[in-house]
Amino acid sequence: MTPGGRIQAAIEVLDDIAGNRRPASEALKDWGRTHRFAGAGDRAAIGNLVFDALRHRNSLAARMGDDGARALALAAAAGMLDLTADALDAMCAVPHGPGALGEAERARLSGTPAAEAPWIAGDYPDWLQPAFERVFGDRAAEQGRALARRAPIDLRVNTLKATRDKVLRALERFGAQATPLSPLGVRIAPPGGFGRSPNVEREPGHGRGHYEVQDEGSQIVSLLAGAGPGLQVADICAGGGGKTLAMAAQMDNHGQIYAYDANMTRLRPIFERLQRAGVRNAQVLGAHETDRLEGLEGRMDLVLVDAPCSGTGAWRRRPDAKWRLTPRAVERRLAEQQAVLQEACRLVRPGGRIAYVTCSVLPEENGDRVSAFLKADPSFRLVPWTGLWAQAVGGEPPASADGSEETLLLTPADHGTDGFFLAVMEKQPET
Ligand SMILES: C[S@@+](CC[C@H](N)C(=O)[O-])C[C@H]1O[C@@H](n2cnc3c(N)ncnc32)[C@H](O)[C@@H]1O
Repeated sequence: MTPGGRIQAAIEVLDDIAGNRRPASEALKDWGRTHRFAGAGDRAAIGNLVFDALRHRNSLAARMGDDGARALALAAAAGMLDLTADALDAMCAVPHGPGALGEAERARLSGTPAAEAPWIAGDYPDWLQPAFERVFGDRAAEQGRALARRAPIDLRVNTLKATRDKVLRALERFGAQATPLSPLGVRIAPPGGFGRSPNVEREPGHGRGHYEVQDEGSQIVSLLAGAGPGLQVADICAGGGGKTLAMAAQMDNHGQIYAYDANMTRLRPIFERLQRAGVRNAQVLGAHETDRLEGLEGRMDLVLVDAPCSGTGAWRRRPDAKWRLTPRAVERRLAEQQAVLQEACRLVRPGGRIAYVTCSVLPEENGDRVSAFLKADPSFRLVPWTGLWAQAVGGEPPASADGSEETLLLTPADHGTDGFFLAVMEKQPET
């Protein structure tokens, strides 16, 4: 396909996403199915254009004075390929392309964008401005802009089977580098322009269980949660098992880790992943096995609550999700967070800990939730994250993005990770 043909395809996919309110990945898959002539390179390029248009929807629409699919795709292409209006026009005025630029489009693309409100410059929904301002103050636009960038591929080295050096060597041809914060992380930078990311899950090292795809932020909160050999650990929102696997590796197959999730479908991939990783101390509890969960009451040294949340911290990876998020959906997540924290409270032993994690940057789901929990149950106290960092990660801890010394907020702007929040709370021993 010509570059112009790719831009036209991106316009069609963006129309489908907006018109039918569907996830971008589904719309892209359908487009691929009905356009068999497009090769893997074309599909990747169209995906990049669509995702970049969605990442920067507010600022691109403001620049073009139009939030339609054509305006977004043209502005995204100009930005991503660093094109002048003339060069973009030449690219578009081809058979199967979107057609020559109009006068207004040329003028918009050539002009300097006006000063913008933080939610436009930062490309986040305007209704989230109060939350962004509360947590980030006058850095809201900067934090939003970083959440709108393309994300790298981060891998966590599975210390049960490999070392970081070994994984770095195996993935050298992809430009793999050690991550700056996690001692277990390997990073492959995102591609520029129409480029394609390598499929690291097709590599032999992945098949052998040497590494798993996991954002560096997720690795760090898993480390700080404090799982270790000999402990009794429950991961009660285990999902596909990303953090279960990370904690199991820290436990070095000593002690017991129980992985539970209310949704069996989400839990499904965990069996194969545990096996590949060489984990032998995990028990998976399905939603129908709440009796087994009850059997753990008051016995756990550590309960990880990787809570259902708005996912605002993961917008780099799912840029369409930010425009689908609604205040009602956030409200629902808040209720779920409360329910799951209460469950954790039942399982933890006196002297044990709850590690509460979200991939959200919204204070309602993070600090507010923790404050409400601590107020309702004064038998818990916060364990400051800076001390945990010294034990589990080592080196000088960075500052939390919200300035807190007690709970940690990681963000792409400040830490180069996805947005993650962690609060560790200890239940006072009985006297
Ligand atoms: C953020 S995801 C977990 C991701 C996973 N821990 C990982 O690292 O790959 C949150 C999970 O919580 C689960 N969940 C929601 N409400 C729950 C509840 N009341 N009890 C247990 N799991 C729940 C959801 O099914 C979802 O899989």
